[in-house]
Amino acid sequence: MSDTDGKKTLGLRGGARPGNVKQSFSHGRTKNVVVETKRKRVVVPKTGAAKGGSGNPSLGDPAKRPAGITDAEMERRLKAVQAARSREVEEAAAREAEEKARAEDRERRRAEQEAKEQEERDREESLKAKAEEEERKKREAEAAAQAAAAPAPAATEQPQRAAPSSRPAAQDATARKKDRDADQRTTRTKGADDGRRSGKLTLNQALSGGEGGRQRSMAAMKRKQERARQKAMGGSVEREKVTRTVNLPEAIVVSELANRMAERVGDVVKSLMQMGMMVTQNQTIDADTAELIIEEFGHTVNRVSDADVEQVINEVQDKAEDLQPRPPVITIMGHVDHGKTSLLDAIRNAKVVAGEAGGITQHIGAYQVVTDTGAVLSFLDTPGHAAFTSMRSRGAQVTDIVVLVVAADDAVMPQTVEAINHAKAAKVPMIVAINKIDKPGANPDKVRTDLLQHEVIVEKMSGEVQDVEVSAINGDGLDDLLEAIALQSELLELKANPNRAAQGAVIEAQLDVGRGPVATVLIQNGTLRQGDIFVVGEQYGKVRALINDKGERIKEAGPSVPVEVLGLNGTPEAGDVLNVTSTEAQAREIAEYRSKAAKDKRAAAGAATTLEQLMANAKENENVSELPILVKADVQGSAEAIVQAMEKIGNDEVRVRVLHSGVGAITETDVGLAEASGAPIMGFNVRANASARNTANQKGVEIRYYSVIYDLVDDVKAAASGLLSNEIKENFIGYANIKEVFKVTGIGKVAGCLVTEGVARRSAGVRLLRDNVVVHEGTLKTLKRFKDEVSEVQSGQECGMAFDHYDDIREGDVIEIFEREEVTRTLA
Ligand SMILES: Nc1nc2c(ncn2[C@@H]2O[C@H](COP(=O)(O)OP(=O)(O)OP(=O)(O)O)[C@@H](O)[C@H]2O)c(=O)[nH]1
Repeated sequence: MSDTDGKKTLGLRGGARPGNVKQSFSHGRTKNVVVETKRKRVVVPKTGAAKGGSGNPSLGDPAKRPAGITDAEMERRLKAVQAARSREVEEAAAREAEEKARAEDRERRRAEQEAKEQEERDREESLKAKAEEEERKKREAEAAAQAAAAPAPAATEQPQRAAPSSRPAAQDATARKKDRDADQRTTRTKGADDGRRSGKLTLNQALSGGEGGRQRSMAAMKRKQERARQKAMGGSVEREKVTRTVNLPEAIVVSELANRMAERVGDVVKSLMQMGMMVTQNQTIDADTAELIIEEFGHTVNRVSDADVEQVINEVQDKAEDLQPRPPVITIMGHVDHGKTSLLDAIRNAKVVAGEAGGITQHIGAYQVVTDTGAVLSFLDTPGHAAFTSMRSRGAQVTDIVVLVVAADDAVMPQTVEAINHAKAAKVPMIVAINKIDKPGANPDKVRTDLLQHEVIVEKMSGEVQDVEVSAINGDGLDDLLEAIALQSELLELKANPNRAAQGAVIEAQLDVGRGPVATVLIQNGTLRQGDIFVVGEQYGKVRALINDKGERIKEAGPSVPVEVLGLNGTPEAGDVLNVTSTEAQAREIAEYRSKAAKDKRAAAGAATTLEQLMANAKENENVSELPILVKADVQGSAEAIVQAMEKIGNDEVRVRVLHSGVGAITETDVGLAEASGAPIMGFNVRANASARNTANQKGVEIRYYSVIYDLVDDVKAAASGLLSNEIKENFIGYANIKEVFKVTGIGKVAGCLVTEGVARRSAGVRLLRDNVVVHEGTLKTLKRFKDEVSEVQSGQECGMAFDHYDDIREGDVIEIFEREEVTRTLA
C-alpha cells in the first residue's frame, strides 16, 4: 500500500499526528508518552478527472492510481470488470430460470404420482364399497328370506338399520381420507418450497452466518440441510402405524417394553410419567402397567408367563410304540450302621471289580451291574434318605426300587421307619434286605415281624414285599438280592424312549479343578450324546465329554445309564433335571429364567414383610437387624418346620432371615451362599460333604449340626438376641420438693429441698417438674447437706441442690431423681 505521495515508506510517523499523554504512577511518578494516531485515508474523487479521459468517474485521479498504469490500461480493466459483472447477472438469471424449470418439473411429476395413487386408492375404495354393498344386499336377502319363513319384526329391522349407517360410514371414511390427502399435499408442497429456499447452503449464507448475525457451525448447516431434504422427500407424509402383538411377561424393563413395541424409549417413559410413574428406562414395571402402556400405543397385548420358556422342554410326548425296556434304578436305604455302604460296596465289588479285568471303578455317584442272568441294574451310590428326598423334592424321581436294609442283629429302628415312609410317599416298591445274617445273634424273623408293625408284610409272612437274607461281609445272598431286584423291575415294566432328546437327573455335581464343573447324570429318557446342548437346573452347557462309571469315555448314554457330563457352565445341584434343547439360546434362556426365579424365591422367603412394610420399619427404626441363616435338613418336613420356627423369632428390630432352606447334605453351593451373606449354616440331621467342609473352613463359614429342632431354635434365638441393642431402663430413685430458692454467688440459684421419697444422689439424673410437667431434664451441679457437698441424701432430710446449666427453679417445683440402667434384651 502506498501513501499519498506514493513514495514515503510505510510507518506511523509519515501519516500520523503525534499527541502527548501524561501517565500517572504510584508515589507521584509521572511519565509523558507520545501517542501517534494514524489518520484514515479518505479518497475523494476529483471533478476534473470526470471531465477528462473516458468520462468514467471511477477512473479517478491519475495521481492516485498505482504507479505505471496508464489511462488506457485503467479503462480496459474497468471494462473487463463491467463485463464480468454483467456476465454474473446473466448467469444468475439463467440459473434461476433453470432451477424454476426443475422445480416445476418435480412438482409436475409428484402431482402425477399422487394422482396415480389417489386413483388407485379410489379404485380400492370403490371395490370395497361394492363388496360391502353386495354383502349388505346378501344379508338383506337372507333376512328377507328369514322374515318370510318366520315373520319376526326384529329380524328384518336389524339389517335395514345397519344398511344406511354402513354407507355413510364408508362415505365418511372416503371423504376424511380425501381431506387428509389434500392436507398432506399442501404441506408437502410448502415443505418442498421452503426446503429449496432455506436448504441451500451458499458461500454467502455460510459466511454471513444467517439470520441475526449468529454464527452457525458447518455441522448445524448440514443438519438443517439434511432436515430440509428429508422434509422435501416426503418427511411430512405420516408413517403408517404398525400394530404389533407384544408378548408381555409378568414384569418387564421399560426399555425392553419400548423395544418390543418398536417405539422410542423416551416416548414410553414420557407416557409412564403422564400416568404418574416416575421411572427410568432401566426400571422394571409390572405387567398391568405395561399393558396400559401397550394399549395406549395402540398395540395388542399377549400376556405370557415367564415359565413359558420351559415349555419347549416339556413338549415331547412319547408314543407307546417308541418305548423300550430300561434297567431299574435302585436306592439303598436303612438305619445308620445297618450296612448300606457295605452292601453297595459288596455288590459293586462282586459285580464290577471282579467282572472287569483290572477295571478301575471310579465313584461317580451311581454304577451299573449285570446280574448272572444278564439283567442290568443301576445303583445310586449315595445311600441315605437325604439323597433320595433331595432328588424327589427337586422333581426328579429317579429311584424305581428301594432296597431297605435292616440288620438282622438289630431291629427296626427310627430311620428304618423313616425309609419306609419315604418309599411309601414316593410310591416306590421296596425289597427288604435282612443284612448281617452271618452274625451269631442274627434273628431275621424278628426283623420280619417288626416290619409288620409298619405295614410292610414280607413274602415270608405271606405278604408282597420281597425279602432276602444277605451278608455284606461274606457276600451271602447277594445274587438272590440282585435277582429279586431284577424280578421286581420286570413287574414294573420300566420303559423309556431312547430315540429322543435326553432327560436326566443330577445325582452328584462338583467343581473339578482340572475338568471344570462335572455332573453325574442318570439318564431317565432319551439318549444323551456328545455335543448335545442342554439345560440343567440353573445351569446350561454343551456335552464336551461323557464318562461312564468305569471311567471310560463314551459317545452316548441311554436310559438308566449314569454318566459324568463335562461341559457345563456352572455346578448344578443334586436332583436338578437335565434337558437337551435344540439351541443354546433356548438353554441359556431357560437357565437364566430358573436362576432368576430361584433368586426371587429366596428373596421372598427371607422377606417376611412386604417391601413397603420394610421401608416403613426402616424409617421408624433406622436399622432393622437381620440374622441370616441357611437351613439344611434331612427331610422336607423338618426343613419346613425349622423355617416356620425361624420366621417366628424376632420383633420389629431383629429378624431371622432364612436365605435358603433345603433338603440334603450341605454342599459347596450352600457354603458359597452363606459366605456371601455372612450367614451360619444350620444342618439338621445332615452333614456337610467333604468339599463343603473344606470350603467352609477356608472361608470361615460356621456350620452347626443339630438333631433336635428345639436346640436349633434356642441357638438361633440366642444369636438373634445378640443383635438386639441393649435397652436403657430408667429407675426412679427419689423425689424432692423445693421449699425455697436461694441465690448463692459463684453457684447461681440453689434449691432448698426436702427429699420426700427414696434418695437424692449426686450422680443421678434429675427432672424438674412443675405442676407435673417436665420443665427440665439434666444433671445436678451440686448436692449439699448443710455446708457440705454430699453424694447422697436420704428421704426425709433437707438438702440444697443446683442444676447444671439451668437456673429457672421455683418454690413448689418437684425434683424427680432417676438412674439409668442398660438391660440386655432377649427374644421371647
Ligand atoms: N458282620 C457283618 N457286619 C456288617 C455287615 N454289613 C455291614 N457290617 C458292618 O456294619 C458296620 C456298618 O456298616 P456300614 O456299611 O457303614 O453301614 P451304613 O448303614 O452304611 O452306615 P452309615 O453310613 O453310618 O449310615 C460296619 O462296621 C460294617 O463292617 C454284614 O453283613 N455282616
